[in-house]
Amino acid sequence: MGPNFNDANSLFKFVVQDGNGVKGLVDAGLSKVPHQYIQPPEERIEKQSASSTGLSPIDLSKLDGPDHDKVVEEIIGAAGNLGFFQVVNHGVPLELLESLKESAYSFFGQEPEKKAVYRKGSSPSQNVKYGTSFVPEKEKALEWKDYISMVYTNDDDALSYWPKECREVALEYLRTSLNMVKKILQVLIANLGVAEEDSNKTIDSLIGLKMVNMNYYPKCPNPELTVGVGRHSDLGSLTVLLQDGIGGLYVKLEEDKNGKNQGGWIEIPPINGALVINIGDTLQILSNGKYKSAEHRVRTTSTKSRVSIPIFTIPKPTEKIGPLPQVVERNGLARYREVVFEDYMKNFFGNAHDGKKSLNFAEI
Ligand SMILES: O=C(O)CCC(=O)C(=O)O
Ligand SMILES: [Fe+2]
Repeated sequence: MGPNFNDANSLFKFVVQDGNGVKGLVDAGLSKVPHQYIQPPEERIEKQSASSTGLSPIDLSKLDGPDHDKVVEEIIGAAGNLGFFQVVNHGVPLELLESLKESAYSFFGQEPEKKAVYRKGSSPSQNVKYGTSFVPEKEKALEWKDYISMVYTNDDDALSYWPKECREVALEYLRTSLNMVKKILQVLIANLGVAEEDSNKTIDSLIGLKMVNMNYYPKCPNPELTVGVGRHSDLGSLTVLLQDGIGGLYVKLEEDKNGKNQGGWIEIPPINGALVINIGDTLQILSNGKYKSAEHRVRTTSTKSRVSIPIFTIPKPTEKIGPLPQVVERNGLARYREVVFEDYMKNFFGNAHDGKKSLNFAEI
């Protein structure tokens, strides 16, 4: 037995509008997923179908030592191939990573009314939003995920308006991660030919907007029919992601010209103490396609809930983003046009996840 949703609207109202989320459904004792969550066969995720990455994490502390050049090569290689890599010795304290996961559980573990306060339209701050799935109004099938999203403007705002269950840790996570993000971006943009004296300005424009999310994927009675997050690429420059030990994050291999990689999926395995870094659309555009904004997705499981905590670094809405002239000069042809980032964002958040289609908006 479980809750009964007699018509299509009652489920949508319960989960989305009333803010009960997927967690509310599961807590009500659901024994099979409602049809609104059933993905078409081509979007379902088979656990066995992915291989694990043999790639070892990159040791960022070595950027400051004799192995500097080797680490630079590793970062550039990963950004240009898979678009995903993991890092250790990243400067974000390991105890903080544990506190972050705990604080995600304390936020999502609250009564629905406490979370629903942060629903769009009722949230005390425009910068804080609790929701479920990605764009529920537009999706053919909903994603099995609840989230809280916190946009950073300044410390005072964050400490006043971000949920108290997670505000301090999320802020410290952002602060310590940004140092690392800047170091990685420095490596990536130097390799694109940006002169050292212009480097800080370029980095600032790439990380003008910062957002910390906490994703909660409740356990699911039918993981074979659902997705936690559907196929997508991230919008911004770099994403930093903390995942717990459950696993289920998959990245798509690009099909290469020789047809060698058939576009299979590989899992980014959980590594205790590591952080996942991935390239977003902005860096793919800026680099004229040299760096890959990788398509990725998340599986659900029937045994345990999963949490993940991404930081998205994104240009400010007023920023203009296009391929760097230095890179176009080398390539001979610009693959993307210059876009005002606000327009790019509107298109991104106005459509359901659909692989790398978001990039079409800037493609020439
Ligand atoms: O949960 C994850 O591991 C990834 C989540 C994700 O891709 C996202 O929030 O953009
Ligand atoms: Fe993502």
